[in-house]
Amino acid sequence: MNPILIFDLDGTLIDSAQDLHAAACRLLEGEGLSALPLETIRSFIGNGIPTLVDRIIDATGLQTRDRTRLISSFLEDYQAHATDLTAPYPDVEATLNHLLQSGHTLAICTNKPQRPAEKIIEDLGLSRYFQGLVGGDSLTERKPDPAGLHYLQSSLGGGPVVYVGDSEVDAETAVNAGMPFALFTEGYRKRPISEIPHAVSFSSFKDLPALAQNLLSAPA
Ligand SMILES: O=C(O)COP(=O)(O)O
Ligand SMILES: [Mg+2]
Repeated sequence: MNPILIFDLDGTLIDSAQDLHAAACRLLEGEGLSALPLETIRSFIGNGIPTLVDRIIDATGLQTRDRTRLISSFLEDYQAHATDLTAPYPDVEATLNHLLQSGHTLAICTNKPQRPAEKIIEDLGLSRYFQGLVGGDSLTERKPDPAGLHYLQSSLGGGPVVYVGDSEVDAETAVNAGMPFALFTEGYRKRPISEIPHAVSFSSFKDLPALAQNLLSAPA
């Protein structure tokens, strides 16, 4: 059984906040409203695009507009521009390559809908590293429900798993799944590192292989 590393996407493998912000600004402009700051949109990321749009609606008084229309128009626009300003964090690709070469199976469990998530990793040249991807709309439940992590673990051979993410939602998902959590500290978390349950934390992807090795070889 190969050891498995499952990664969150936004704020973990990729810094996607600028494209989500740009799509939010275009949505607001189309509705005749002024933009929201990047930090505000960054703080709305983590529970999927429908929730991000709900948070935009709440912040701007868009409640009178059709929510379903706003979500689909956001999604259509974002899908077309998802990698205009988005890039992997430093050393992500070299680390994925190293992990793959050293016998790990790699997958993604994100709350971003599956279609834009797949397009982003394809456009950024990362899709060849991953053998599975669960998005926020792939199953009936999304994070912090542990279903995505359990699904990936069993479909990828049932080996030991470390979940790697950047947010409170990811930490909660790992707790719910009973899996060790590696916290990337440079993403979109809202609380201090000490308030987020984690087995290990790291700020540089160069440090991840050694940390994962320790977690994967520790007795369950
Ligand atoms: O789309 C989101 O809000 C969050 O996506 P993530 O789960 O990859 O961080
Ligand atoms: Mg994230």
